[in-house]
Amino acid sequence: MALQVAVGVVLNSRREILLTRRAVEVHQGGLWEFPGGKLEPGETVLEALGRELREELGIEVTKSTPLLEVRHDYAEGSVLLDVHIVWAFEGSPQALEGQPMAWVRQEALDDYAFPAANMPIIAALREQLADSELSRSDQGA
Ligand SMILES: Nc1nc2c([nH]c(=O)n2[C@H]2C[C@H](O)[C@@H](COP(=O)(O)OP(=O)(O)OP(=O)(O)O)O2)c(=O)[nH]1
Ligand SMILES: [Mg+2]
Repeated sequence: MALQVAVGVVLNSRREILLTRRAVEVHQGGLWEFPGGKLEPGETVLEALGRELREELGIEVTKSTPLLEVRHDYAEGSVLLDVHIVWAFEGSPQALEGQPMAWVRQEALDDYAFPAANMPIIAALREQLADSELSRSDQGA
């Protein structure tokens, strides 16, 4: 069975994207990721997302929408990444686990090395951001 992982694409008011870097010694270590982590027994994806972002960044998610689910088979095992865009949150994200952290413009995502499973996430995110920019400009925002 695939390891279920809740993943958050956290956006700030400038539509920059929060990246953190995985510790070198862990699976897919040294690569950049979207914050998140494994579901605990009995937890829903949204509960896990809220808990992981609280633990890793000290923020409370206040608005999120599902983006996509990605299944990827690594040599070490399969993961199912359930990815949500976090449009709003309370608090100011801090790297509470000492991980490097960066706010990155969508155009600059190509400058960061991600795990292989993340390629479809980035494609879907770019589409979603383009759509939401269109609807914002329709509303005169
Ligand atoms: N959080 C996150 N995990 C990802 C991404 N891309 C990707 O392949 N993964 C994989 C790497 C890991 O195999 C798995 C996440 O597991 P993890 O061990 O980091 O989860 P966790 O935060 O609960 O870790 P821990 O409490 O055990 O330290 O998902 C991503 O963008 N974000
Ligand atoms: Mg994690």
